[in-house]
Amino acid sequence: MSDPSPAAEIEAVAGAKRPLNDDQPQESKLLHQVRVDNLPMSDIKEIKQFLKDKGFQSISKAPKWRYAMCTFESEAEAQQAMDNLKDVQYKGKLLTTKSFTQSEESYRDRFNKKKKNNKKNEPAPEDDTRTPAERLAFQVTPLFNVPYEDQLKQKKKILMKTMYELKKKIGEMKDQSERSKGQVDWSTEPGFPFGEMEVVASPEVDGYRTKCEFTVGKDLDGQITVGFLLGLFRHGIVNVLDPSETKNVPEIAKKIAANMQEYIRASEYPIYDREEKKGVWRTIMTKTQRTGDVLLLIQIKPEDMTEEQVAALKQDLLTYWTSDAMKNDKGIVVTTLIVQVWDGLSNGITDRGTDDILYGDGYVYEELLGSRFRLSSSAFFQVNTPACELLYSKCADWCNLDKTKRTTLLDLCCGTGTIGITMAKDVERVIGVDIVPEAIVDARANAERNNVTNATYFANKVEDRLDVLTRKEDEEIVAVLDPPRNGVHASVIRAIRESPAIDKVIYISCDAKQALSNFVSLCRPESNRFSGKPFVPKRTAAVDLFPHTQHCELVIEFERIPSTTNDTAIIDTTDVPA
Ligand SMILES: C[S@@+](CC[C@H](N)C(=O)[O-])C[C@H]1O[C@@H](n2cnc3c(N)ncnc32)[C@H](O)[C@@H]1O
Repeated sequence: MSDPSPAAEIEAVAGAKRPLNDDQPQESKLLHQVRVDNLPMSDIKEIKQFLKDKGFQSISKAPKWRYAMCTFESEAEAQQAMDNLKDVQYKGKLLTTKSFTQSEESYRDRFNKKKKNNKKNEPAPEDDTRTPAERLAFQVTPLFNVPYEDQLKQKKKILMKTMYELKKKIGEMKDQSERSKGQVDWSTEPGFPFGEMEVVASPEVDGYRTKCEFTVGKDLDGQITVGFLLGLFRHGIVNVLDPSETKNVPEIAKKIAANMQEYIRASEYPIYDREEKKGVWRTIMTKTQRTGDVLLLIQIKPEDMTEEQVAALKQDLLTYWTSDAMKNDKGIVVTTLIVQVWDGLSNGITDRGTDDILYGDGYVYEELLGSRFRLSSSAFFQVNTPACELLYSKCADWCNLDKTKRTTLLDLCCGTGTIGITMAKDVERVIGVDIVPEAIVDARANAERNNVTNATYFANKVEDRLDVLTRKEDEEIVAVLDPPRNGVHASVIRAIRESPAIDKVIYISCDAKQALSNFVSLCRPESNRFSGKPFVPKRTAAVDLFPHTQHCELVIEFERIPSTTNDTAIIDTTDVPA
């Protein structure tokens, strides 16, 4: 049933299966938590002492909470403390307890999310009078009730603030050593070298997300539901709400979730219980492209099932999703169906699971600016196709490619190669680098599919590859850097600065705040740690790929300050393998 070829291709590049991302979580330490309910809101100090005396540890209790959360090193300690509280009352109320086990990493994720929510002035759970659907909307699409024009204004304001911050930070580090004199004058002069920020709206405002991940759980009435988790698991919330009212989810993905829900409700196998860590149905992922291609990945944990049962279940899923009734009556044409087996603790689709391609070739295809791309289930690909075209057009425009010159385009953090391939015809050569071997396999296949013969790809860290990218004598090198949300390690920026051949960097960021330290490292004056002439931000634009959310893509054109010496003479690319 499965097609082994994608995995074999990846092994040819990588040698062996490896994590998708450098920052991909490994199995982390388990935290054992107990929630104690029926406590008063006040008397925090007394309550903590009372619980401590009963054997509770690491106690969190906020004034608004009618509960306390306690964390233990071991399950046995948690159980002992719960036993100590059996039939115990506090100020006339019988206390109840509930235990949870979760990985330290998912605890941290949830904690960070909570901090973000607090910034959005979300009401405390106790004071929350919103309907469940409204709560979900605020969680997934926090700007859903803000007119779109105002959303864009808000985003621009936030991004401009980051640019001011960059100017301020660089201004504060004005180093007057001989070497760096005059390198950052722009930061203390009035005005901005990058001028007014252009804001590009998304052509589609609703239903634009091509990739969606839905959890299998129970709604507030206890009905099996495929949708989004309605709050923080850390607060004991495990309820899931269907995505029917979620603005950025496309109709086709909503229909798939509804049909999967119907299937699971009729299934003999239980859904996965996040507290008990038991059950079969976990998560589904959809990739629904503009080409009409539909990938459905269904994640299960078949720990108590026999091999025969798993095989029969896969066969049944195949029949269900590829039936004529599904195509003709329900209008859902799945082009790739994958079942992922995942026994681990972390929730969500993971590249550490085992995938079985039940139908199709394991990919979906998408068209961007006249090129066609093949995407595997784990590959990164922008989720808003028409807005992505505007983003890449802007990027190409700002690269100022001169067809009369020999230009090399460095597509740094190239993923499946989209940026370089859409610009390949305008340059002499494209060099793409990405840390994920799967992405490089896709990038090579995409280049071939689009008859691009001047692109070379490397499955490496950018910082390990740049040292061999020096330029030929009459060559111009432009770098496009499109890193993950939190930017790149400082060593990548150092490598760019130390490559005198790179005069221009187009930096694309989906989280400007997190990427700010990268911007600062590109622009700061020369020093022992950051050698190589700094860059100056020349132009900025915001392209809204994520309507109804607070995210937005920021594009900055950084230009190298002019060279005073002939420092561009380290010239040789012959050592770059083809
Ligand atoms: C936001 S995605 C961009 C992908 C691609 N440019 C696109 O638009 O489809 C970021 C990419 O950076 C890659 N990445 C992260 N850290 C890296 C590093 N140190 N060196 C090379 N690639 C890295 C990730 O694997 C991911 O494919």
